[in-house]
Amino acid sequence: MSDSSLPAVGRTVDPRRIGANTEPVSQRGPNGHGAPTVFDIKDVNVFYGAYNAVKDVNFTVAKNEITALIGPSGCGKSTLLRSLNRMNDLIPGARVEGTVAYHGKDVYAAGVDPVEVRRRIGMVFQKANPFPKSIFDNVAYGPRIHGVPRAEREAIVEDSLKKAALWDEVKDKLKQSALALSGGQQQRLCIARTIALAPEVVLMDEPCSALDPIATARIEELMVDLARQFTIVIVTHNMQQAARVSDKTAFFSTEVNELSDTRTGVLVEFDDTQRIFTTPADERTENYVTGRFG
Ligand SMILES: Nc1ncnc2c1ncn2[C@@H]1O[C@H](COP(=O)(O)OP(=O)(O)OP(=O)(O)O)[C@@H](O)[C@H]1O
Repeated sequence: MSDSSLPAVGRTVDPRRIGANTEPVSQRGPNGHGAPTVFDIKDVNVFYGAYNAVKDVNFTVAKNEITALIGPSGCGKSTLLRSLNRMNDLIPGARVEGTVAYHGKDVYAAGVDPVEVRRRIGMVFQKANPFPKSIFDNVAYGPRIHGVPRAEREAIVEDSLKKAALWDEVKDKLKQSALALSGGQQQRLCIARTIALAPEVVLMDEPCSALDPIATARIEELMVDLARQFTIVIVTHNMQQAARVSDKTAFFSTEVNELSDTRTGVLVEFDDTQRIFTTPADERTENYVTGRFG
């Protein structure tokens, strides 16, 4: 997208500046109340061909908060997450209706460049997917293809690895293959690779589901730390994880269409995480979070 097509906000700076970015992190108030809105998701429907996978979703994502998307398998959490940075564009037949407003501008509007959307709104996947390259080259990859000179890339790599809490473990072996790292280290490397592009938002699709409890705890700590600087939306199967790390929770479920015998994901309830897990408004949420369903 051209610079004029999305509003300039937060750290939407040239990625080469990230290495020099030592500005203090944003204020993260108690549960982030009063934080500016980053996403305003209005009446969003996502289709795969004729199949309506997620229906009529409305919620907002506030800056420097962690928003968790939870719900039973197949309720469309990943589908909805991918709609926030146009990753669904890469799936043949996928289509989004409604509005995904990012700082007031629809990411699906004509003239918006999906590559720039994905730079500002980065994504970390369920399974760590480092490139078969060195640790350094994994993190430097994005800045390099965006034309950042090598000298500046070094500062970006160091800064990103520090922010991803991996620097101390890898600083003496940056030229070694990323594939030799443990699963948890590889996932932190993928987080470093994402933040090397200076996004404002980091989307995480079950980032701990392939990790052991110790590596999971490490990533959870990292998420809370990163939320001081980035806005995070996470899909998780792990309700305890949502309760531990997130400020807001969106609970999704499915509705059965008896005519077509298909299931469509719906957003049942969106609220402060504490409320979702203690005094939810909807019985379906209560049944899910208390383990009576799902
Ligand atoms: N590429 C695709 N093509 C067609 N249907 C898809 C595609 N991806 C997902 N779906 C369908 O869309 C629905 C929602 O899937 P999605 O993966 O978003 O759910 P989810 O809540 O993230 O599930 P899980 O927790 O199991 O990962 C499911 O019925 C799924 O089969």
